[in-house]
Amino acid sequence: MSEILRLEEKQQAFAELRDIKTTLAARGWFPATSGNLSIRVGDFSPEQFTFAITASGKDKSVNTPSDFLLVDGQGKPTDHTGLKPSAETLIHCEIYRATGCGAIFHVHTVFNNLVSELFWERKSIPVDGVELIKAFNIWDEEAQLEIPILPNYTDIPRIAELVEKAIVPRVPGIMLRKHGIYAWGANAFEAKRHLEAFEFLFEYVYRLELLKK
Ligand SMILES: CSC[C@@H](O)[C@@H](O)C(=O)COP(=O)(O)O
Ligand SMILES: [Zn+2]
Repeated sequence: MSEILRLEEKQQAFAELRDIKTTLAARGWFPATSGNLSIRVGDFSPEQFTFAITASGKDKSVNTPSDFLLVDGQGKPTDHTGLKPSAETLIHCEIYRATGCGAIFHVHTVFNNLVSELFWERKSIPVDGVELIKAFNIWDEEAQLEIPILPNYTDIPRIAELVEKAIVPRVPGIMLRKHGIYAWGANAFEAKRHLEAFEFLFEYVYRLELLKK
C-alpha cells in the first residue's frame, strides 16, 4: 500500500471511529472506560491485515488526538506510538481473521451482562421470531437465533483461541459472560446496525423472561 493511500485510509478510519464513539457514548454504552471499537483498513487476507482500534483505558465519552492507533493481524502497533491498543485487541484479531469483516464494536451494557448470565448454562442466548432479527439480514418468518456466549477469562489469549469455533455463520456477534457483546459487520454502518439490533434483542429477551415468571 502506498504511504499516501495508507495515511488517507488511516485518517478516514480514525474519523469514522470518532463518529461512532461519540454516538455510542451519548447512549451511555461506554461506562467506566469500558468498550472498544475497530475498523479494518486496506487489503485483507487471514494471514495479513491492518485495523484501526481504540487505545486502551481511555474515557470513550471524550474525544482527544490520541484515541486510536493502527495495529496488525497480531495486534501489534504498526506505527511508532506511545499509545497502547485495547486490552481486548486479540479478540478483534480473531474475529477479523475468522470472518473477514470490516468493523467490530464492543460494548458493556446492563442488559447484555444480565442475559449472558441468565443463559450461561445454555452457552447461547435464544431469540425467537423478533422482527429486529431482520437487521442481521435474516428474512425467515419467525426466525430463531442462538447468540453464542464465551467464558470471560482474565487471560485474553484464552478467550481469543475460542472465538473462531464459537462463531455462528449468520449471527454477527459473540457475547462474553458478564462482560459484553462483540458485534461486527462488513463496514461501520453494518456493525452499528448489528450492535443496535443485539442490544434491542437483549432487552427484549430479558424483559420477556421477567414477564414469564
Ligand atoms: C474498565 S472495565 C472494561 C475493560 O476491562 C474491558 O473489558 C474493555 O472493554 C475496555 O478495555 P480497553 O483496554 O479500554 O479497550
Ligand atoms: Zn470489554
